[in-house]
Amino acid sequence: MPFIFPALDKTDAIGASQRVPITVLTGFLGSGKTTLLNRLLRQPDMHGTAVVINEFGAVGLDHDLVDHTNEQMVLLANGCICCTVRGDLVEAFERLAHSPQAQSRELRHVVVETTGLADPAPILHTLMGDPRLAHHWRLAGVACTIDAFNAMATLDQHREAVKQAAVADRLLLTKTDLVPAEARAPLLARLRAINPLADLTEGPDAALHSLLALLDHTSTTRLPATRTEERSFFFPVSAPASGDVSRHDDQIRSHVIVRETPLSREGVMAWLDMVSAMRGDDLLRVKGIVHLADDPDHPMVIHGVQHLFHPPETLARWPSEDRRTRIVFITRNIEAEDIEATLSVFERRRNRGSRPPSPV
Ligand SMILES: Nc1nc2c(ncn2[C@@H]2O[C@H](COP(=O)(O)OP(=O)(O)OP(=O)(O)O)[C@@H](O)[C@H]2O)c(=O)[nH]1
Repeated sequence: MPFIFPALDKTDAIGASQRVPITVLTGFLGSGKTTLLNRLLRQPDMHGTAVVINEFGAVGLDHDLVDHTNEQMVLLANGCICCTVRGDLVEAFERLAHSPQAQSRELRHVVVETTGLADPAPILHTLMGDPRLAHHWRLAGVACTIDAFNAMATLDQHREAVKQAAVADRLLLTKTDLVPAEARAPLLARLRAINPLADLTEGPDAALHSLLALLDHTSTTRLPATRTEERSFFFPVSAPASGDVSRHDDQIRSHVIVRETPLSREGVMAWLDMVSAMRGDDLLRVKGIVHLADDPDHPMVIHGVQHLFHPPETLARWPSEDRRTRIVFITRNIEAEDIEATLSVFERRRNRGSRPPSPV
């Protein structure tokens, strides 16, 4: 059942219009939240928008804006604020309320990006119900990205993914370029069954329009022609240390592989091919920035979601001083250390020109 949000903006007598609206962007691991947010922030007239990246847990996936502290607030060039939260959401909003942008009423909207594994209900309860937030903030709506390629399997296997779709006001189907329209019909029917009331859009442009509508920016913003995505902002990876492991539940783990020395492009690609072919079902998410021996100034960005590995991207420059290879894995039923060991063995064997190791 979808949540029915109280119509705070219309009926609340105590100055609801002065409270800053919050839009929650949820969606399973790798479903395209960050891609959409990057695009959103490149739209004209986005000044006064704050993005709060909600990163509970030890492994940060989505911020390489500046050096990493536990909580940070960064003013972007276009006037947007970006804030990473790893602890108390209420505290983060209290801090945001005291920012110069909020104090001067320049802050017009906040978008909260949840972690892909998060059950959104506790976050929504906090945003809707915590008395410490009621004075400054109001929940405007929830958007959920759905990966057209992976969603059927994800919905089968992850309660959180079903909950994310169920609570959304807007379901944003992404990666429609990878799945022909007729093949999407079963997924659409399933989403309709989970959440019959949500507004459902297909494709990245429609998703952007839909998100803009939630932000009330539709009247002032026109979409530019489609262009190559620049992954400049929320970017992997804050890596506490190689071997850092955090458990979301009994089966799901996150792990960061860190390498100080540059890696061979062929070696990394072959290793990823092997791991995804053998263990793709249990490889919920892979996200990384790789220092390549053959192109040390241009890091390679890798994104994998279950069996699907997106074509690697090459960045024009390193996003920070940290030039180590950092790869985040979120896995189910795989000992994270085994993946790391496989890379090591794979590297060694490739260096010796022998066959790759057997799968993890
Ligand atoms: N082909 C295609 N790829 C997409 C689309 N949207 C996102 N991607 C790719 O999917 C991968 C994951 O996208 P992200 O935006 O990082 O996904 P996310 O939901 O933020 O991921 P988490 O932070 O791990 O939850 C990246 O390689 C994106 O380029 C799309 O519409 N089509």
